[in-house]
Amino acid sequence: MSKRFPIISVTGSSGAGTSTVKHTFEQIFRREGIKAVSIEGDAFHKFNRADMKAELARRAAEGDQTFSHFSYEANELAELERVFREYGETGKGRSRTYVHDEAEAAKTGVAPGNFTEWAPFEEGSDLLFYEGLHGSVVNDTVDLARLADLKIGVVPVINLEWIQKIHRDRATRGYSTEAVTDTILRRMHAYVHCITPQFTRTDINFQRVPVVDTSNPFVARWIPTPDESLVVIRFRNPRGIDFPYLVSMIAGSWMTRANSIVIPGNKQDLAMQLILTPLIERLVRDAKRA
Ligand SMILES: Nc1ncnc2c1ncn2[C@@H]1O[C@H](COP(=O)(O)OP(=O)(O)OP(=O)(O)O)[C@@H](O)[C@H]1O
Ligand SMILES: O=C(CO)[C@H](O)[C@H](O)COP(=O)(O)O
Repeated sequence: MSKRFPIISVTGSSGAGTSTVKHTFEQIFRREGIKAVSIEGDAFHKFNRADMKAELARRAAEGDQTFSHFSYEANELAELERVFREYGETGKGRSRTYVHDEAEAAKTGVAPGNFTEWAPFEEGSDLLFYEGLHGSVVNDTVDLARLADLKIGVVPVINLEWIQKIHRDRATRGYSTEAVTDTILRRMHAYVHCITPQFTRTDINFQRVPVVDTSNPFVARWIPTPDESLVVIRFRNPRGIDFPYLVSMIAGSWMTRANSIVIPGNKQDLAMQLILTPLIERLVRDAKRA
């Protein structure tokens, strides 16, 4: 656990909604006057798009059908661990951007499918904010969970996650439904082995559950709206969480287990503010004291 320079990690599969959740964090940071440096998990992919394609082909030729962006070996997790450790100890570190599309290319001057150069973090930040696929990984070589002080999981039930991914990748990344379906299938092995184990280590999980029929996610015409969903919020350690306060402040919420609360989908932003603001405040206060 870093104290002097705390780290928050938000972990979710591709399309889970981690970028959307990042906006809520940004609002909290702005309101509380907290200076955060942000890093994206995609910055720590091992390969650019062309090299990834070649690596996939090479491994497939050798009979490995399980390799994907979700795999540990497709990412520089040792470098991510080094950045977490360095930030926790010194408040310094470095990151880069993986450029997904033309809009990002126009901003960065780097062609889609490539990385920008590594750049040092701005000095004088209060905390490090990570958003990506691997923020709570523990495996034979790295322990990222140990280095992050507040770990959040963003995990819609899987049909909804697929719908969100298909719609986002079609709308903003130019992929067809068939191409996204192939990607989902190719990533399934690593999804089970590298992504899901993290959600037993995260401190709080936000799981969006649609209340409309999503039986065939591959033909869904739109993403179920917040009004068409509930969110299950689960605390790994419920001690110190004021559930009566949350239930009274969030209209339509109720508790389903001693560590779980269910809220209407359109209250996710409010719930995050109520739950996360005091936790973030405490992290920053303890850090200033340390
Ligand atoms: N709570 C929500 N309600 C409705 N739509 C949502 C919600 N969260 C995410 N979405 C939608 O799901 C899609 C994917 O979300 P987002 O881009 O945040 O995913 P992501 O986890 O950041 O994906 P990646 O890591 O691949 O970039 C977007 O179209 C987004 O608008
Ligand atoms: O969302 C992703 C991982 O979270 C992307 O799939 C990954 O960053 C690479 O994208 P692409 O294959 O389109 O270059």
